[in-house]
Amino acid sequence: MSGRDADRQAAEGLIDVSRETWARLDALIATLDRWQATTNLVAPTTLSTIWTRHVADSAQLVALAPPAPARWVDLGSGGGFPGLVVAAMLAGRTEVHLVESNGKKAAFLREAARAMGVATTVHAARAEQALEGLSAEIVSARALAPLSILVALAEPLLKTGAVGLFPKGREAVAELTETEKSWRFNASLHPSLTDPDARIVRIDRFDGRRQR
Ligand SMILES: C[S@@+](CC[C@H](N)C(=O)[O-])C[C@H]1O[C@@H](n2cnc3c(N)ncnc32)[C@H](O)[C@@H]1O
Repeated sequence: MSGRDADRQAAEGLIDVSRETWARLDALIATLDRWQATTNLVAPTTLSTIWTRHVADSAQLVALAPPAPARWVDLGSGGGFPGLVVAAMLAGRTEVHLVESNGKKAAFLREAARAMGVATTVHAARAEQALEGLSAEIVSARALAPLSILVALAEPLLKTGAVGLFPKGREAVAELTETEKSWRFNASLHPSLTDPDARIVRIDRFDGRRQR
């Protein structure tokens, strides 16, 4: 068995989804493999462990989301993590919006969504511009920026009631402490299924900026 096949099998132990969802995820990875030759969608060193490192790592967010969200917005989606994995898992139930400032990556996201057979809205724009007039139950962002910047970027959605889901590495607690100096919200930290040092920061009951 190749390293990639063994990694997919390991991911099967972490993600409990339907056969149809696996087919959509296979279409995502096949498209990513094709585009990766010309567009740097994920770090090349992570290609052999793409199923655990990126797909399963993204999929675990769905369990932390309120049930049946009508709309999910992912900021800085890059190679589709977590946005397109979420779209595969919640297909037909949740409207997924992907915000990606890099035009080539946004084109990849559109093509991958087509190949997967999922309806998504791709905003080829910076998060600072794309969120005006949008509301959502969930906002996520992975490997985009420190938490304090993510909260500022996601503010238009958080302040109208969205739950924030932000995967973080070993620096999660320090980033959360720093962010709490400027913003009021309720936060919880959740262990990652794919990395013992990582945490997922879940933000709800957002109450805006602290008075100076
Ligand atoms: C390090 S990559 C992470 C991609 C993906 N979320 C992941 O976890 O693999 C960050 C992505 O965010 C995009 N990006 C950076 N700043 C952005 C902004 N202000 N608004 C939207 N996308 C942004 C970059 O083009 C890049 O694709």
